[in-house]
Amino acid sequence: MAKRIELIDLSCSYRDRVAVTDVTMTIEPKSVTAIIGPSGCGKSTVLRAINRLHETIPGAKVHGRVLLDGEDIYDPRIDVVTVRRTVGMVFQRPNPFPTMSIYDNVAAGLRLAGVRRADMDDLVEEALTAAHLWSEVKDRLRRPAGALSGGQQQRLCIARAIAVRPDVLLMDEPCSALDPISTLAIEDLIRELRNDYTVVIVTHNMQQASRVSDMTAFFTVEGPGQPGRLVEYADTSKLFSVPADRRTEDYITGRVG
Ligand SMILES: Nc1ncnc2c1ncn2[C@@H]1O[C@H](COP(=O)(O)OP(=O)(O)OP(=O)(O)O)[C@@H](O)[C@H]1O
Repeated sequence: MAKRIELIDLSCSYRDRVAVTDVTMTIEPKSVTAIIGPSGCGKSTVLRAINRLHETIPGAKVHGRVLLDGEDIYDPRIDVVTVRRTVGMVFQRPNPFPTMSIYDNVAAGLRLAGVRRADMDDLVEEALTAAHLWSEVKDRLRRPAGALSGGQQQRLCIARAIAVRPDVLLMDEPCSALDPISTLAIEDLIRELRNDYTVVIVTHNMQQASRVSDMTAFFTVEGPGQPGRLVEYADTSKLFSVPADRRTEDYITGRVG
């Protein structure tokens, strides 16, 4: 299930402007990797290059390579729909289909993936259970998803993403719209997801990075118009206690950023 991600000399641009460049890093399967850094350093852009979402923006380009277990997801022979099924994504704002039922939000992706009707109930329950939501919604599966709280909606989005059994789960600031209790619930869940997936999370919250991740990548941007760059990529405990680069230290101690 979980796959190794290799980013090799990755650069991403929007029209004429290079947003982030020279990114080379290997993300091991069954681990959680946090991407941190000041606003505009390219965190979300890098994340969106890992499931080929970046290229959906007109004029946006990717250079370099992104390998999943050695296979280049930008190889012209690769089907982009398969890439996006293999690499699931959870966004900053919970985005369930609000008028669709809780059940159908999870089932929709499974139907597209060709799952048989007879297996559907079990798979929906399995995904909602894995997302720590089943006990709260099992008696109201036919109610609209829009009636759930923000934290529940985000767990529903995680259930929807994992229902189709991706190999990689990308999360772009998944807790930034949530209250502290919902945030802790999602953090617990992220730690558990590492047992089955390769998880990459963008976060502005350094405590969150240190609570949930095994590895942390610190990106920065030198100034306006400059591309973002990867400065340091290390064990989370090491990066936050003995950073190798002065820029990492300045950022994590709050001197800049
Ligand atoms: N759709 C877009 N069109 C043009 N430029 C963009 C677009 N999205 C992002 N950028 C630019 O690319 C650079 C990197 O943006 P990105 O959103 O990846 O940074 P980030 O580190 O995730 O920032 P934040 O922490 O504020 O979300 C920024 O200079 C941003 O202005």
